[in-house]
Amino acid sequence: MSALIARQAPSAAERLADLAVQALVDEADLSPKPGLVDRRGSGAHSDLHLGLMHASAQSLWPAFAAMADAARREGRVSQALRETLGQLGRDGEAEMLRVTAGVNTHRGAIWALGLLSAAAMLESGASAGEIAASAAALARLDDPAAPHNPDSHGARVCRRYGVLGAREQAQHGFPAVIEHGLPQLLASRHAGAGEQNARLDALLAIMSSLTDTCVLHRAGLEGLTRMQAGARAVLEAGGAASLAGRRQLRLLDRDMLALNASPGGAADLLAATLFLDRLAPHALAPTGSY
Ligand SMILES: CC(C)(COP(=O)(O)OP(=O)(O)OC[C@H]1O[C@@H](n2cnc3c(N)ncnc32)[C@H](O[C@H]2O[C@H](COP(=O)(O)OP(=O)(O)OP(=O)(O)O)[C@@H](O)[C@H]2O)[C@@H]1O)[C@@H](O)C(=O)NCCC(=O)NCCS
Ligand SMILES: Nc1ncnc2[nH]cnc12
Repeated sequence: MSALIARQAPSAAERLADLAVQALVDEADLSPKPGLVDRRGSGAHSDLHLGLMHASAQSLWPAFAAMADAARREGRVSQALRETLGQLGRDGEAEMLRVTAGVNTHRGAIWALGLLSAAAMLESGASAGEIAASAAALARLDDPAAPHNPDSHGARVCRRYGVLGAREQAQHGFPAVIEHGLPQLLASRHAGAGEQNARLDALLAIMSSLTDTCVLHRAGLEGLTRMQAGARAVLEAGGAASLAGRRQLRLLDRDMLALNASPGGAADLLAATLFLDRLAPHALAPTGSY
């Protein structure tokens, strides 16, 4: 008799990890993204490619599941949960670096999606804004075990230019996602742009407002200004679904490559947008097919 593998319904934490990884894969695959890795190629990066982004995304499933499960066990925002998430986030980063042989593919995404996965478990069935607010409450708690790295790219450019980076984006409740990415995604879908164009528009809306420390690190204030203005120009021309918008998008892509700039922070926040968008209240039901 052939062995039977028992089929068990995935837990809520496992389903949240599925959604987080899917959001990262969807972000990586979305094309054409200015300066970023996509289906066309490596963008402004010499050490990244699409296969590596996929492998990195898959490697993070256990970390996201563990973060959501820790939230399920704790049941509320607390100092203990913050410290557990910090350790799980660092373990996730170590696994990502092992799989990519030391290349930073998703550091910012682990931070954003880790906090949001935990918050989604705490706030099951809540709105995107409520989940982001709960993630912000977690991000505002100090993690005494976190190694202070004043030399991270983000820390360096935040000091140099006096801007706010990934930490503050989370602590303020992900305004780039809640006020820009999600509303644009819904508006472009509603206008009939088609799913891929709506996602590109959401990315552009995030880019038009974000102080992306990846762009600042590689291309300074001029690069950041050109990224924001170029993204706004695409949307003002009619977005990715329009011919005029596509022309502007090609110019922006060319500009980002000429500046060696890549909006990695905006890409992470697009993944956070897609995660929250997919998180319909029924997604956590035991038999849920999102
Ligand atoms: C709080 C942390 C996020 C650490 O923050 P910090 O700013 O000190 O560190 P960075 O190493 O710079 O990482 C921040 C990453 O966040 C993304 N990002 C950038 N700007 C923003 C923004 N305004 N809002 C949100 N997110 C933003 C971005 O990630 C993407 O870029 C990565 C590539 O970056 P980099 O290595 O600089 O790459 P290159 O330019 O290619 O390098 P070179 O080739 O030139 O060498 C890529 O990974 C994307 O993901 C920033 O990089 C947080 O990480 C932390 O404290 N973690 C500890 C664990 C923890 O507490 N976890 C809690 C639960 S999850
Ligand atoms: N598609 C992408 N290209 C480059 N860096 C990224 N960080 C997150 N997603 C990325």
